[in-house]
Amino acid sequence: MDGKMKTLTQEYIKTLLPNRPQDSHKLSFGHVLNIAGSLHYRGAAYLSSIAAMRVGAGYVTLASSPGVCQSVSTLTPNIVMHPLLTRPIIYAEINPNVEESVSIELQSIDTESIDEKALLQLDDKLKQANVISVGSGLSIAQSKDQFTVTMATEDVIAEGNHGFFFGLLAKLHTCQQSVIFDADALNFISHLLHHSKNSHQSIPSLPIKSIITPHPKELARLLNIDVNDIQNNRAHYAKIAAKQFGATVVLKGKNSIITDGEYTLINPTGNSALAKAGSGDVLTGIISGFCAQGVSPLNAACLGVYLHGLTGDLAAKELSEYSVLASDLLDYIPKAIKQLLRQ
Ligand SMILES: NC(=O)C1=CN([C@@H]2O[C@H](COP(=O)(O)OP(=O)(O)OC[C@H]3O[C@@H](n4cnc5c(N)ncnc54)[C@H](O)[C@@H]3O)[C@@H](O)[C@H]2O)[C@@H](O)CC1
Ligand SMILES: Nc1ncnc2c1ncn2[C@@H]1O[C@H](COP(=O)(O)OP(=O)(O)O)[C@@H](O)[C@H]1O
Repeated sequence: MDGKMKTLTQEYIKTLLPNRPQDSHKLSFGHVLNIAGSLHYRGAAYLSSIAAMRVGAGYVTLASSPGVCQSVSTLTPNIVMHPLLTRPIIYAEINPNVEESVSIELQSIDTESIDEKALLQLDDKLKQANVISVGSGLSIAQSKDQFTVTMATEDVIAEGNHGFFFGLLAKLHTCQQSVIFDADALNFISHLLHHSKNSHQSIPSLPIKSIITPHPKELARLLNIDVNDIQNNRAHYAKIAAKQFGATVVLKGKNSIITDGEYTLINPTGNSALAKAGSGDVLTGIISGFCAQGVSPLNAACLGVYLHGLTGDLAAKELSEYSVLASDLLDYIPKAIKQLLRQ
């Protein structure tokens, strides 16, 4: 590949598919540690974990709150669960009908926010995994709509998974494996860079083999510019982000852009069937599954984006662009891989 922007072709993509030696076992095909899911976004943890296995990863561990792990394990027996410590929130409720001296009742509610102590639970897993994906559905703050009354503890609720994520970023900083940052991991980084009280402090740089997978709004948040500017000059801003974050960038949307700052590719596959909640979580799983099998970050991003789009094309042919669900994509991944292999 030279330095100009090229359109991905099926012939080229086929050459990126990792081998499947017969003299192998599950760990020959890699171990994904997927840090994903939250109270509101359990599906994202499921979709990203299963997609990684569907493209050939040998082992996927899902690290999340016990509630998310429980939900995902009822949906599939294929994922290994690593429930993380959460912190219940104590909040005070004022009963306006009762005199103030007796009106405060302490209650606890489980928002499934991950405790910073859970970072210790990840040490071994971070060593065992050969790729880490973080952020799909990992809500950075728990929304307040679940709480009838919140008062002194508002800060705690707004803080959500921030403390955990900040500690995780510091741990990942020296990580040699591929690390994929998706969705709320990106929103968290944007928050730290542009909105946090401590935004003057530098955040740890991303690991050396990072992939970031923003949709246009997420990239707009990361670069702190308007989303229309991004859409009017997608390749330019994707390259700026690649250089700024030292990462391979997948700028999602129709004709996704993939760039490491030097090489820039544009994807021809996919259709409006993919414009459905959860399809980005499937993409994250696909890319992490290929990284697990030893594919380099740039090649895994190209292969993943092309295959994800092809999966959407095959699914739409049978189900229509209207009716494809993100979970349907999981069933069409094998058909897309077979098409690549036939070619
Ligand atoms: N089943 C699940 O559990 C799901 C969980 N999800 C999780 O939900 C969390 C929030 O993600 P969201 O992306 O919904 O919320 P965001 O607030 O990050 O993004 C939504 C905003 O981005 C804009 N946007 C998105 N794609 C765009 C495009 N191609 N061009 C221009 N603007 C665009 C939208 O207009 C909207 O304003 C993430 O953690 C994500 O992983 C979602 O993936 C949906 C499914
Ligand atoms: N109209 C479209 N044509 C092609 N691909 C699309 C289209 N709409 C969405 N996609 C793809 O679907 C995925 C959507 O991801 P994302 O925006 O993160 O959604 P979610 O967070 O709901 O999963 C991306 O890979 C994007 O490129």
